[in-house]
Amino acid sequence: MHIGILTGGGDCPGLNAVIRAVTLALLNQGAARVTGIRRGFLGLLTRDVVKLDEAAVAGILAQGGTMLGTHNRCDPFHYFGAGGADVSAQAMAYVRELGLDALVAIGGDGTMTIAQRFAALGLPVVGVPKTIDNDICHNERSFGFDSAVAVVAEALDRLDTTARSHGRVMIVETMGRYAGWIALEGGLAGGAQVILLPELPYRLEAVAEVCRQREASQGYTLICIAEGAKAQGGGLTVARTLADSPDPLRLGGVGAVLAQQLQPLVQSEVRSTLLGHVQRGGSPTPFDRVLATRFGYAAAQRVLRREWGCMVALAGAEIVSVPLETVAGCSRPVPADHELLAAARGLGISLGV
Ligand SMILES: Nc1ncnc2c1ncn2[C@@H]1O[C@H](COP(=O)(O)OP(=O)(O)OP(=O)(O)O)[C@@H](O)[C@H]1O
Ligand SMILES: O=P(O)(O)OC[C@H]1O[C@](O)(CO)[C@@H](O)[C@@H]1O
Ligand SMILES: [Mg+2]
Repeated sequence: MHIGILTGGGDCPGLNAVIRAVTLALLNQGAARVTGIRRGFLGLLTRDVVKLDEAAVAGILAQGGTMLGTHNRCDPFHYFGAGGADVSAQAMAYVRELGLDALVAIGGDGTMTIAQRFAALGLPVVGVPKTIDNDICHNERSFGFDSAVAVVAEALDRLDTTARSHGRVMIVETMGRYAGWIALEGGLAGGAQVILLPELPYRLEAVAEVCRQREASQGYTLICIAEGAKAQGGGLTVARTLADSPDPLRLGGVGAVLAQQLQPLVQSEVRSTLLGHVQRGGSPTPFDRVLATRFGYAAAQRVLRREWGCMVALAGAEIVSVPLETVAGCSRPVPADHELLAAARGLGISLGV
């Protein structure tokens, strides 16, 4: 067989570990050729591919990002480079020219949606879930998430020093557009006293009250807020809108907004730090390297068994397959009854409500 691999959507730590695992497992177990498609689906239109073999994937396990590059706007069924026209036939012609028998698509729900449409055109597909936000349906944990949580925890550890020394309220803003997993786990790991999530619109006065109480007791407060968090009755804090994207909103700045709103309500100084893409960069943690390797190996097994139209996923301790069509257009927010929320409340951590 001749198998294509691509990465789509935002980069995150562990993508290279998946590319390596898929390539090595396929080549060791008998697939004839593996080809990397550069910059997501764009490579099928720009005819930009690279041969993947043992030498090509050597040394990439611990590297962040994706050696294949990625793209967050290229949908061949609605191509930005052709005024939104459907150029999928052009991509399929190149697939046939390359002689690809199947595609391993590593990406989020947008990538899975496009992959499924190519599957409908006759290109067999196996998906591997990718999202730093940890919010792909039917998948308990995404690679990259553990690495991001480690960055947030370290940031909180470091900001704790200034918070204590100056008696300040220090706010850390994390990624997490519509799901608060990074803020929740990062906030717990970094010992934040207030954790604010997109799923639980916060009451400003509740947050201010925690800070005032702590001014009288510990003298400082650490707040961890997801970029997608919003005040009750308020809206998202949008940093920019990407034209031509089906997923156009880019959030950012809610931490600074909260700082401004809180300042008149408390005595101590309030400062905000936005972590941004720092959370998505750098080397994957060992956990993420192992999870990415398991996903890559599992995807290769599906290819070798010709089990098409599925995405590998983590369910409990097991790697399973779920139908691709159940992933597209679906997301996985933190459920209101999640054990970590109960644990946070039980420890006296405020969720702002
Ligand atoms: N709902 C959607 N339907 C169809 N295509 C989409 C959708 N959302 C995104 N896409 C397309 O999918 C590709 C990847 O999208 P996006 O950047 O959202 O990445 P993703 O795979 O969803 O991962 P992530 O959002 O976690 O970065 C882009 O080309 C985008 O145009
Ligand atoms: O890299 P971009 O396009 O700015 O996207 C950033 C967004 O992507 C994510 O990293 C994943 O959806 C979000 O957490 C973040 O808001
Ligand atoms: Mg997306």
